[in-house]
This record gives sequence, structure tokens and C-alpha cells, in this order.
Amino acid sequence: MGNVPSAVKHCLSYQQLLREHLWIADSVPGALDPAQEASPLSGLPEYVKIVEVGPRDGLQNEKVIVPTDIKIEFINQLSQTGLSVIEVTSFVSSKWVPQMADHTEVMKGIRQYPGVRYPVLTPNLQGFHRAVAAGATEISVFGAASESFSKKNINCSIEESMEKFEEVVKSARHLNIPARGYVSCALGCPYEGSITPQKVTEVSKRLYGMGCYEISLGDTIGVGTPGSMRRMLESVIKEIPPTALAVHCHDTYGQALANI
Ligand SMILES: CC(C)(COP(=O)([O-])OP(=O)([O-])OC[C@H]1O[C@@H](n2cnc3c(N)ncnc32)[C@H](O)[C@@H]1OP(=O)([O-])[O-])[C@@H](O)C(=O)NCCC(=O)NCCSC(=O)C[C@@](C)(O)CC(=O)[O-]
Repeated sequence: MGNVPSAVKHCLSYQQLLREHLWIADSVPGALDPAQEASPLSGLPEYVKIVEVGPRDGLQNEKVIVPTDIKIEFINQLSQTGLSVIEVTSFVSSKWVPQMADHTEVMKGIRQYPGVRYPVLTPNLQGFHRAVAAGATEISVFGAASESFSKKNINCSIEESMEKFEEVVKSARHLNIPARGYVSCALGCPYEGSITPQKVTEVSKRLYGMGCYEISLGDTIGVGTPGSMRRMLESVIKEIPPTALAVHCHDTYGQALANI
């Protein structure tokens, strides 16, 4: 952790974050090629993209609100590790997620290294405009494959969320800002339990169709298994090219690596 202040070492040891929650998204080209089944090592992709989401997904779950200067230092140090994408913060309501209330200061305060991209979460146009004003050059919208999760997380139905995301992605395209789309609860929901691969596919298709260049399928509560991941991907891949897919696996039950 180099020169990271001791407070950050104490409250968010990066290794601890990795051990407790695997905040990883990787592209899965060729992952479902049946020829791979004979040998698990053959046919692995030549290129794996890691989207580092610790500063956003990690810190939004911390009970302690990490001071802004420490977040900035954390991101600056991550930028020097060879990562190509670091999700910085989210432009959401500070009433809902106080841990991200300093989004503007963080976005403006980080050093943007050449070759590293710094996406931020924007749930609606208000968040999008604030993100752009703070200097964001890539954004993500975040939907869900569960009606209940959508309502609890962003206070609207899936359909309403898609309408908001359409506006955000359209505005992003006008400014040449790439947009990524998350689908939460891709392998299960804390309120509804099982979620069908068809529902995940439907929501993913909507996001891809509106112009999200990559769809990140989130195992939000870490209940997936390699089997359920395979079934879900088999369905989504029928509609979206694998090179435009990522997975986002929470390591709640120690299954994230196996699922990836
Ligand atoms: C989505 C909203 C903002 C809707 O919030 P809302 O309350 O439904 O919004 P509203 O349009 O009714 O407006 C109400 C108030 O919110 C304000 N407002 C409205 N929009 C914004 C905004 N962008 N930024 C700041 N403020 C905003 C707005 O100005 C107004 O302020 P008031 O007049 O009451 O003072 C709210 O529900 C929210 O912030 N939710 C938090 C969502 C969140 O961050 N969840 C965690 C991230 S998702 C995730 O972790 C899953 C993921 C991505 O990691 C994938 C996975 O793990 O599977």
C-alpha cells in the first residue's frame, strides 16, 4: 500500500477488500465454447480486462466514511498498479449513499494517468450532468433484473429505470462519452430469490440496445455458482456478443473466482 495513510490501511486494507469481496469484472470472450470443456486450460481468453471497483463498490459498503483525501490517494495509487479501468465514485443522492457524497471532490481531485479510464456511476440525468461537470469521461448506468431490487436501490421500477437510462446514454453519446451498463441480481436477488436467465437477458438486451458498450452482469449478493453462471451466460450470449459482456462477482460465499 506504499504511502497510503495509516487510516486507510486500517479501514480498507486492499488485500482485505479482495479477500472479503472480489470486486472484479472481466470480459469473457469464448467462455462458453464447448471445446473448452474437455480441458479447462485450453481456449482461455488472451486478454482479460479487470475493472477495479474498490473506490466505488468497496467504499460504498464501508460503515466508516473514508475521508476524501484518502480516497483520492487510494485511487492515485491504484492508477500506478497497471489497472486500465478504475471506477471512481457514483453521482447518486448523498441521502441514499452518504459514502459517495464527495463524488465531485474525488473526481476533480484524482490524478488521471494516461492509459487509465475512470468511469463513474450515474443513475439519472441529474447525476450525469454533475459527473460531466466534475470531469467524468466515462459513465455507467446501473439497472437490475429484479423488480424489488430496482425499487429498493434506485427507487423506481425496471421499466422506469430503463427510461432514465435511455436519457443518460443518449446524452452521453452526444458528448462522445462511453456508457457501460450494470445488471444487478443476475444470479439472485436478496428480496426475490431466484432470477431467471431470461429476465437477465431481457434487461441486458435493453441496455445494450440503447448503446451501452459493455454489460456487466452482477452477482450482487454472491449466491451464484459456476452452474448458475453458465446457465445465465448461455442465455445472455444468445443476444449479446461475449466481447461486450463482463461479470461482477461478489465473493460473499467464496465462489467469485470459480464463477469468473
Ligand atoms: C437513484 C436515486 C438518485 C433516485 O433518488 P430519488 O429519491 O428517487 O430521486 P428523485 O428524482 O425523486 O429526487 C429526490 C431527491 O433526490 C435528488 N436526486 C435525484 N437524483 C440525484 C442524483 N443523481 N444525485 C444527487 N441527488 C439526486 C433530487 O434532487 C431530490 O432532492 P431533494 O429535492 O429531495 O433535495 C437514489 O435512489 C439513489 O441515489 N440511490 C442510490 C443508488 C446506489 O448508489 N446504489 C448502490 C450502487 S448499485 C450497486 O452497488 C450494484 C452494482 C452496480 O455494484 C452491481 C452489483 O453489485 O450487482
